[in-house]
Amino acid sequence: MAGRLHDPLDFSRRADGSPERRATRTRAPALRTMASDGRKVVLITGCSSGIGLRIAAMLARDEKKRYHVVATMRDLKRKEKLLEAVGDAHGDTLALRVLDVCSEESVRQCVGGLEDRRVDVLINNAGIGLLGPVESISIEEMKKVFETNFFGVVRMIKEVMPDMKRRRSGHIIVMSSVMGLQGVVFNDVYTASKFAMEGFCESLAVQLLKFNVKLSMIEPGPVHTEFEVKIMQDVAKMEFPGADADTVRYFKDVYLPSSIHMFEAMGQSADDIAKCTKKVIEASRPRFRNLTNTLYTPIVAMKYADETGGLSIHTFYNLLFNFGTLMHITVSILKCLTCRCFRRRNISPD
Ligand SMILES: NC(=O)C1=CN([C@@H]2O[C@H](COP(=O)(O)OP(=O)(O)OC[C@H]3O[C@@H](n4cnc5c(N)ncnc54)[C@H](OP(=O)(O)O)[C@@H]3O)[C@@H](O)[C@H]2O)C=CC1
Ligand SMILES: CC1=C(/C=C/C(C)=C/C=C/C(C)=C/C=O)C(C)(C)CCC1
Repeated sequence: MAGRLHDPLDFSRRADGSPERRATRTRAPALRTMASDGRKVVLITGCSSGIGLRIAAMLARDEKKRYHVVATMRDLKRKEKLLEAVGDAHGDTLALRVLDVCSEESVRQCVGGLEDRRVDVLINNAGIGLLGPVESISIEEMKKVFETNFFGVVRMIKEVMPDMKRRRSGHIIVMSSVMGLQGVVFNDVYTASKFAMEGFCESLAVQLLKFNVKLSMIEPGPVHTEFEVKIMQDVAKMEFPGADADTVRYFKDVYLPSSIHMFEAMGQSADDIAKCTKKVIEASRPRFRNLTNTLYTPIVAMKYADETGGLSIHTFYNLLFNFGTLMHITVSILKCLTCRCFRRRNISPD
């Protein structure tokens, strides 16, 4: 399969900044930028799996060939799934680059290696999860989540934004989460990292408007990707040091089954999120906030309906601890309340 695909090292320059590699077999044209051929350069972080992979594949396969996708990942050995998803139909629309959002050097080298450093659309997708009682999680583990989900995005924005401001054009997209808007029990640290991102971007968006640079948040609920698998693998290994027996019981016997149910009942596919993201990129006036799952609209709305915060906290408490068995009914009610026959304004995938 891989033999039929275009050469993933076939860029105008390599990730380490050295001149492009000359291959003897048929090659796709070198990556050009919007300046030379009118296509938008879209740089995406975290393309080895999940949402980033699906966005990269969808944009690279755009029928009108409107994008040059710079799909980045921290380990290029993980490129095969992406190359398979793209196929060989659009060999000149995809380039692969190494990029670790936790390394300033890696970010600098990747962006510095692009023609004119040009990025028209930056999609900050790379992220990691963390689940469990706070007592059991070390400060080091928490810092790693912030290093990736918050500082990783800040690093990317700091590298790309000055050029966008100078050009008076560009679009920055951040893969946030419903957990960037509403806290979810036992997701304290992950939620905090996404809230931090929402606050950062909400502030920055105002300044960027002055420079004609757009900023949009995508806020998915549960999505079936490796994220879910990795989190469950981490949980299986957890020994819960420092947490009391009641807390561990609430986590394992109450939260986890409810959360699994939520994933089953409300989960979207990575392709759904890619479609929503493409819509946001292509909108003439893109929205700042974009919930991808209308089932979450009432959950987020509760927060704004009661400024004391009590409504959200008590509703979540009741759903989890008092009406656990009614969770199925609750999801059905949410599905009914947010069904398309009542609601039309959303960015659902189709
Ligand atoms: N799945 C879900 O339910 C939801 C996910 N999100 C968000 O969507 C985004 C994508 O997650 P999803 O596709 O689901 O999860 P995946 O685990 O499938 O993908 C995450 C990607 O991020 C990459 N990554 C992690 N750390 C780094 C790093 N330091 N530098 C570069 N890349 C890195 C991973 O690369 P590697 O292969 O090297 O580990 C992987 O490619 C995340 O920001 C997540 O928070 C938001 C809402 C819901
Ligand atoms: C809504 C809700 C729940 C679970 C929500 C979950 C599990 C959301 C997952 C979101 C993800 C994975 C976001 C990633 O960024 C509970 C607490 C079970 C009960 C109360 C209502």
